[in-house]
This record gives sequence, structure tokens and C-alpha cells, in this order.
Amino acid sequence: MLIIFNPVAGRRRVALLWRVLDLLMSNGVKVEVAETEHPGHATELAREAAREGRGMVVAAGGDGTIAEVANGLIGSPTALGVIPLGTANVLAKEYGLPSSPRAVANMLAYKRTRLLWPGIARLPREDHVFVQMAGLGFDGAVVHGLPPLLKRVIGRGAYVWQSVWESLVYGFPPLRVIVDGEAHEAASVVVSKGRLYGGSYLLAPEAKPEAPGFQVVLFERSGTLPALLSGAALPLGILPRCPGVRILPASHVEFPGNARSWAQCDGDALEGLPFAVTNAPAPISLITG
Ligand SMILES: Nc1ncnc2c1ncn2[C@@H]1O[C@H](COP(=O)(O)OP(=O)(O)OP(=O)(O)O)[C@@H](O)[C@H]1O
Repeated sequence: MLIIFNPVAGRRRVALLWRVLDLLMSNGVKVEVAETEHPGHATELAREAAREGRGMVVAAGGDGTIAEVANGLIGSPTALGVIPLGTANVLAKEYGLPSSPRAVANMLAYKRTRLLWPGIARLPREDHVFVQMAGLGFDGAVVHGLPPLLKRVIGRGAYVWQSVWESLVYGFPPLRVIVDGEAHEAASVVVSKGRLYGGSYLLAPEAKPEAPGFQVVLFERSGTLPALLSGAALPLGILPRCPGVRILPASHVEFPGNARSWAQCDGDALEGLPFAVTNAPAPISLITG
């Protein structure tokens, strides 16, 4: 079993990885750990493993690492396992994956799978595969502004802090978005594969991450107060029903002419702005235990 481990993911919960390794090896599983050396490395390692015909590759990290590994596996029969070491671990929560060492080891040993159909954010210079969501506007600004040290020290609380700060300083320029051919305007947009956001909070109740397609969440009201109200509604589970929040199903999303905005995928800041979001050409098999 090949485990691709991102040493800079999350709050460095490496103890979980070592415990899982102990349990797997004490049950006779042959394990190899490859540590990532730079962003994008996990994709290269996973692609190589798929080319070698390995049955499964395990991503040990957060959602960004999982997305990079998924990118390397698309189009191959190699299954994806997850050891959740990230800050928010949204994908693990979406699929109800365990987080205790024994349960994670059992999951990887049993190899029962469900489909996961990634999305692709098409950027000017490259494509970026995501497994949970792509965000533009205010959502992207929060991720871009997040101080890495704060995230490491206080974890998900750093997103709360940064959201409050950005609600005060972000200018809320209107975003143009075309959802399956129909034009809309919003202050912030989340193109979601999954139902959850920021951990285990409900964002898009109708989402089906195992199938192609997205739920496009439009935050139509701009300004500090609507942003703070959305932030407060999220942990209460009422965000999808809030006034000013519109959710549309979509198979293709475009963002034309938004030169001055920020974007993020699976909690990682993007270098450029996506001009479109489309489905990956094929799903992958996610090991769920
Ligand atoms: N050796 C490395 N040095 C620097 N960056 C790396 C390295 N290996 C991977 N990365 C980058 O680290 C990014 C963040 O990883 P990841 O998303 O898994 O952790 P996280 O952001 O802490 O977790 P979460 O998404 O749950 O908040 C990945 O997108 C990847 O590109």
C-alpha cells in the first residue's frame, strides 16, 4: 500500500499517521510512505502509482492533498484511500470516513468503495482538480488572506477570524457567473461537489459527490452584514435557507470577465481565476471502509 503523506498539511497530526501505520504493519500489510516535497508532487506520485497498476493509493493530508492524489488517479482503476490529517477534512466528513487510528486502519484494510466524481477548475495556465469545492469572491479572499501560522495554531478558528476580518476590508466587487448558460451576479460563489462546507456544516443539501455535476451556491447580497450573517447561519445549519442565498444545480459553470477577484479550491488559494468549472472525465473509487 502506497501512502502519499503531505508533511505540511493541517496542524501536523502525524501521530494519527504513525498509529495507522503501526496497526496496518502489525496486521501484515506492506506499507510504503512517500512524503511530498512541493505542491503538485502528490499528483506526480499518484499518477506514477496508477501507471504501475497499484490497486490503491492513500492520501495522508487535508482536502488539498486528497485532490492532488485524485488528480493523479483519474482515468485509472486505482482506488483512493484517505488518512485525514488536514484542518477541516471536509471530504472525510462528507463521506463519513473515520478519524480514529483503528477505524482508519480497518477502512483501508476492508477496501469497500464509493464513487467520487471530482470537478476541474480551468485556469488560464493549468487545470486544478478539486474534490469538495471551488470558491470565488469573498470565499476566495478569506482563503488568500488566511495567515498559515494562525491556521496551524488555532485550526478552523482561523477561518472564522479571517472571515470576520475580510467582511470588514473586502470590497465585495460583483462577480459574474454563468450557470449552464444563464447569467447571474453575486458577491461570492461556491461551486460545490459536496453537501458540507468548512467541516461538517451544511451548505448544499442536494449535492451528490458521487455523480457528475455541481451545486452552485450564490451569495447575492454584498457587504459586511450579509457576510457576517451567512457566517453565523452556517454552524446553525440554516445557511441554505437564508435570504440572499440561492442554490442552483449545474453541469458547467463559467466566470467571464472577473479580473479583480480571488479564488480557492478545497481550501487552497488559486494562482489565477478559473474561467470555467467542469466535471472530471471519469469518477474515482474512494475507499470508505
Ligand atoms: N512538501 C510540501 N511543501 C509545501 N506545500 C506542500 C507540500 N506538499 C504538499 N503541499 C501543498 O500543501 C497544500 C495544503 O495541503 P492540504 O490541503 O492537504 O492541507 P490543509 O490545507 O492544512 O488541510 P485542509 O484543506 O483540510 O484545511 C496542498 O494543496 C499541496 O499543494
